[in-house]
Amino acid sequence: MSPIAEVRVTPILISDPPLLNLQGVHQPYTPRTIVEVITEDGAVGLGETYGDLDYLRLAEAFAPKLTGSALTVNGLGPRVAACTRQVGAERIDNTVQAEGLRGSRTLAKIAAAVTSAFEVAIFDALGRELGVPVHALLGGKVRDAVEYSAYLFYRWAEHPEPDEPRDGWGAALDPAGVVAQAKRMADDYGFTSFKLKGGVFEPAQEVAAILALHDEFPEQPLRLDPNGAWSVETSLEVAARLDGVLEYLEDPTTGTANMAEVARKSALPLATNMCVTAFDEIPEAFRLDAVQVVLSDHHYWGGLRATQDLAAICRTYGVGLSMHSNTHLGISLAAMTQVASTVPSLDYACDTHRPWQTEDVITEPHTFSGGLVKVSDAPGLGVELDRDSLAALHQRWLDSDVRRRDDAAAMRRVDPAWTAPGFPRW
Ligand SMILES: O=C([O-])[C@@H](O)[C@@H](O)[C@H](O)[C@@H](O)C(=O)[O-]
Ligand SMILES: [Mg+2]
Repeated sequence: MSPIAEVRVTPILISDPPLLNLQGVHQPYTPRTIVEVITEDGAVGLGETYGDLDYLRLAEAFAPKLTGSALTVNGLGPRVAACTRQVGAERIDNTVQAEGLRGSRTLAKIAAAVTSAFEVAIFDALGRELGVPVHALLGGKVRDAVEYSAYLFYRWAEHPEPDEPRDGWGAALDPAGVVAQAKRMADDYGFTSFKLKGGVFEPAQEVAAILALHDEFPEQPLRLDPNGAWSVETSLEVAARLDGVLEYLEDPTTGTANMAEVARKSALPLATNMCVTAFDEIPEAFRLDAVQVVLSDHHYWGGLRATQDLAAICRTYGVGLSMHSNTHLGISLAAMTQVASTVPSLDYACDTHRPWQTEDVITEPHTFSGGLVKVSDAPGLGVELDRDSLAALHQRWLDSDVRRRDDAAAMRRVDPAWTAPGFPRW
């Protein structure tokens, strides 16, 4: 194995459809960061993570420190975290509201998300040098394909400006629209479980959408995720209404104490990618039995091995494990699939936004068949960088002033009075 000769960090802007959530609506373009770790022998390892400026600046600050290092992932997290002071990231707003859809924001969480891209890129480079897939470096796969769930969104047909990206999916703003979207997801990708992003309309309308999905797909697992929008009382009403219909209810309410109260009074399992998104949030949440399913996400938790650590902790405490997704491209999907293939206790279909993306930076974007993505046995992650596409998406970043995802600002273009709602919205 040769040492690292060069590290490249490239910010890009990718087009994104007008998907609605509690905070507002997705912007026409959203940032991602692409990492390349190049070894002296010429292997190129790829990683992908959030592209908001705080993440990008930290990745840029850390990248040169890797040059000359061995291809090792041990100790990476603290080395990245040590750079946070250098980029002045202490000024960030640590509140729940600041991050909106993923619980409270901390410097450590930003560092973990940046670490994940370098860890994945190092594993990819290592796999290419050794001629083995990443899953082999993680102990080996226990399945040949990973199941994903259709990620349904209320959405507009188009962004407000005529020259902004369009995707032909059409609007989904009521139960019939959600069912039509689900049918197309099932037809095009073969998904057999469905998650609806909620927190957009009054709970009664979102309950109606889930019941309409249940009528259409009576045997299929369903999930609803309002990103913590509801009070404890509202959460309990929805949970009672959807008991026996949902496989789990995701983040109905905000905060571990509120989740614990809902969990205590309801039979429905609660899942989260908001109140447990870092290791130091686990003890209290598990002690209170606030969540029955944790959504792993290698970006949140600091990488692929951290995801395996999380799986071991969940297994120990009898807590289920699923997988969260945010807007992402094929490098992240490859990494998600590799790690998911190694975790025996990953019992739920994983979330993915990937069907919503019309662009990618890999030469052969993944295909879903029967809702499954095949686990690659090719060296590393098994994907190749599309350099023309990377260059074009980077040029878009250079030409634009979008430097972070801001769903509330995107909503204000249509509704100037909009502010991200306080808790609880309902
Ligand atoms: O893309 C979105 O609008 C989602 O709401 C995303 O940002 C969340 O992080 C996520 O998918 C979730 O499960 O909460
Ligand atoms: Mg969620």
